[in-house]
Amino acid sequence: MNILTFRSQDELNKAGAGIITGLLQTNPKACLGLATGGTPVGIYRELVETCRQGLVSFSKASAFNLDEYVGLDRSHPASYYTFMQEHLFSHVDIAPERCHIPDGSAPDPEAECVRYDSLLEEIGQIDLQLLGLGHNGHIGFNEPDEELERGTHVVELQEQTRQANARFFDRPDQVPTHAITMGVGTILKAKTILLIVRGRDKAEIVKRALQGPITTECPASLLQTHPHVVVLLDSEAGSLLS
Ligand SMILES: O=P(O)(O)OC[C@H]1O[C@](O)(CO)[C@@H](O)[C@@H]1O
Repeated sequence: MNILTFRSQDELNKAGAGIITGLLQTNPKACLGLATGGTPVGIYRELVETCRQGLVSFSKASAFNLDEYVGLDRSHPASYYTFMQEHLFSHVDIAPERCHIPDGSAPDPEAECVRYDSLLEEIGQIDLQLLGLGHNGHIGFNEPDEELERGTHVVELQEQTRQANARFFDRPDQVPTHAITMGVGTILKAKTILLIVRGRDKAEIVKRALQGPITTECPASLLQTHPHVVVLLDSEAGSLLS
């Protein structure tokens, strides 16, 4: 595990975007696993700028997002579909038909999970999986549990997760109770994993995830078993690491 700590958000964003840009320059057809939430926004901003300058192209790349809320239509302002359009997809030259996000409004969410997994199976392996970290150690929306699922599945969100994400909704009770998420098996199958964490409020969980016991009660701790993980932290998120 390669852990890098940055003093400024700007340096962290440039480093994260640089890793993704470097991959696309050597492998223009790369399959990117993408994340939402507050954490990757600055990295997407850098990528949009790099693409605008003509220094990178997404035209041959494909993308698979980690997760989506169950019950939200794509057009909902807090859907992860909308998030990705606003922060990345509509600003770069990626082909819309190669941008994949679970459909949270599918009438049968379980069938949607099967559909998403079959798409993932077709591509075989994600080249680079971008991840944020939940306060409870979740990656994607894989919440702590006695057992974790390998493939895409419907998950009930923990109260802590719903509260943390309430900032993206008008009212806390509007945060959906369930989500569709890629499973940890798919995440861990990625060639390279790029974990980004910011802020003092994540310092304890960063310590548990990166230096604590490997346990399904902290899903991110499973990343310790992966051979190619790069972790980019701001100094506050990394403040408790030994
Ligand atoms: O970046 P945030 O908003 O702190 O969220 C942490 C992680 O949890 C999620 O909300 C769930 O996937 C991700 O979008 C994010 O990477």
